[in-house]
Amino acid sequence: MDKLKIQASGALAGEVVISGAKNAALPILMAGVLAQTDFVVSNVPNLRDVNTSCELLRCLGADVKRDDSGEITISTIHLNEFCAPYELVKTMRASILILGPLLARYGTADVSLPGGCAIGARPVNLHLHGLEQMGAKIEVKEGYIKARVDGRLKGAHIFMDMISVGATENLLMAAALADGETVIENAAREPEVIDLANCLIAMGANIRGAGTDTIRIQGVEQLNGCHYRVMPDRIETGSFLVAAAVTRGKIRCSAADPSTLEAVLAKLEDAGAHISTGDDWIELDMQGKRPKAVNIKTMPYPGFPTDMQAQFCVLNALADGTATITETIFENRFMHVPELIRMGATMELEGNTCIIQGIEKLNGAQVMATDLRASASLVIAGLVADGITTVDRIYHLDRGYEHIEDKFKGLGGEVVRVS
Ligand SMILES: CC(=O)N[C@H]1[C@@H](OP(=O)(O)OP(=O)(O)OC[C@H]2O[C@@H](n3ccc(=O)[nH]c3=O)[C@H](O)[C@@H]2O)O[C@H](CO)[C@@H](O)[C@@H]1O
Ligand SMILES: C=C(OP(=O)(O)O)C(=O)O
Repeated sequence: MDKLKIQASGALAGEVVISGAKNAALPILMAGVLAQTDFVVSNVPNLRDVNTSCELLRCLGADVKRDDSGEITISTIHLNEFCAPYELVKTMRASILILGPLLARYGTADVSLPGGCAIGARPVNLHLHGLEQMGAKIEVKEGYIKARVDGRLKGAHIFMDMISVGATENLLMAAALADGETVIENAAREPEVIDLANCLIAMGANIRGAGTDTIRIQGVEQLNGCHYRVMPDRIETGSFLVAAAVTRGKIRCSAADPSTLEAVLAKLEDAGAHISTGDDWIELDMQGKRPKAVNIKTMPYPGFPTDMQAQFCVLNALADGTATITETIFENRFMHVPELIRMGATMELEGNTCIIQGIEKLNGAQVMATDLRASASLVIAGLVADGITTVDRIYHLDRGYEHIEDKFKGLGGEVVRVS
């Protein structure tokens, strides 16, 4: 099993090109099921989750072609299977996003129930309830969600009990082909929801309000393929910016979108970083200084993203001062904390809050990646730890970071993959 070996690397410097967003690419690939003609998606990152999505589409009978430039072409002409099997769903929870598109276009979908995962139970009740409101008959049997509808789904007025990115996306895709108007209230406002909506609009959907908490979808009878470019990955961007901040460096993230990172950039500025931005780039300069501690509370967008929480734990572990980090989205998203403590960090958990007393240096250690962003935080910690840090189980990282070791190397980070 591959591992990453990381050595203290000094201040990161240089430019890193940001990849397309995993969390936008996955729903957009699933939306391919809705298109009657060829659908071309570009700026798709080369990630394990993208491979899994392509495999899932192929196992439904879709033709999926992928080239080296990050372009994927999907044709549904031969799509004739409607089951997302456990073997694929268990490796990628986002597989649940095939449910809405399959049901809306073909009236039938069997999708393995995703299990809980390391960061929380992550139920899918909101996805199912919304589809039922649109007329679907759903039963959960033998570990599978079996959803059926006679004819088209019907537009519905859906109020979401909780803000859910995935449920908003699933319902948005289903509603795009439904009969009549669907209103999704208390919808997620994440940039990835907007990217999916823009893609659906380019396919011929009639959607208003994406990016606000009320989305209105007037269903259409048919959607066609289009050429769509996936937005930049805001979490990858944020992860490199934090790495630069803790190493007291200066980097530029290009092919990025600063407008999607306001909460993160504000916290980095509070930590003492000088930030400058252009349309598609962000520069961070610590001017050689140690970051200052910053308090964080994770919230749905436009609040501070849970997917950046682990990275800010490392920033605070090395900062001047004491900070608290409160996680409000997932009930078990602090598994990096015991690993960081093994590297010498002074941090303590009280319920959903982590209290962190910053110190000057961490010590390299053998640590274990437990989930995607926890893994990223351990790599960042390794860059400022004395000695060697070995991060095990990096298949988590490969789910969400493209060529991570090469990108760090390009910034002067000593990160090496060993088999
Ligand atoms: C592929 C993808 O885009 N993943 C992102 C997506 O995950 P995902 O879409 O799974 O996250 P949700 O926004 O749905 O989850 C938010 C909260 O709602 C709960 N919930 C969700 C659905 C449901 O039916 N019932 C329910 O109770 C979840 O357990 C969680 O506590 O948004 C999360 C929150 O920003 C991010 O951390 C993930 O990186
Ligand atoms: C939690 C994440 O992803 P997923 O929803 O795919 O598990 C993430 O991207 O940090």
